[in-house]
Amino acid sequence: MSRPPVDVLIRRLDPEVPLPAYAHPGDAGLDLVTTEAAVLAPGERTLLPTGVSLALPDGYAAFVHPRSGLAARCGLSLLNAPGTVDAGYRGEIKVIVANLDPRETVRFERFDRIAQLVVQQVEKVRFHEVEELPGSARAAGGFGSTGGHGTGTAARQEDSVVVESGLDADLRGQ
Ligand SMILES: O=c1ccn([C@H]2C[C@H](O)[C@@H](COP(=O)(O)OP(=O)(O)OP(=O)(O)O)O2)c(=O)[nH]1
Repeated sequence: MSRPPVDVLIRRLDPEVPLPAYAHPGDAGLDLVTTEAAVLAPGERTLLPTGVSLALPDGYAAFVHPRSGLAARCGLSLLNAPGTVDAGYRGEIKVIVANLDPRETVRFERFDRIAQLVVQQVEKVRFHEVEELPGSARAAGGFGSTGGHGTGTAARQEDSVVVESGLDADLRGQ
């Protein structure tokens, strides 16, 4: 059973801007548009206004995520992805876009969809300082400790079972 939506106060800073909306019922992100047209040369970045500000309930935050279509088609990235909109922030939501395509210019018209906003509950923590942390299987391993970007078979060889060479290649997608 789905939970009821969270009520959020929103203010239009541009009278014509469409309110952020879910494109489909099951979507996590609400589409954000730019209220300004923009032209981004390869390697260029800029801060685009969305024409809306929010008052999120305490205990929530909104995260400005990239849109995969713009990333795949145009090389568009959000430099600080995901951007964090704090519950107490009452200013205009803005989006830091960057054109990472090495050759093509990216153009936006007013009200083009540039990003998506995901609203989530966030926990507050209370730290308890200790001299030693409890052990774990990963311990301090990180930053590639399980191998490169392959399946990790080389790093975990001692754990693996012997398979026929053809099957092994299949498992590796070769
Ligand atoms: O993509 C983003 C990221 C942030 N913000 C707004 C909402 C957020 O609450 C505020 C501050 O963001 P953040 O904490 O990331 O910025 P900062 O560089 O740490 O600045 P500050 O010192 O104001 O916290 O800016 C946006 O509109 N878009």
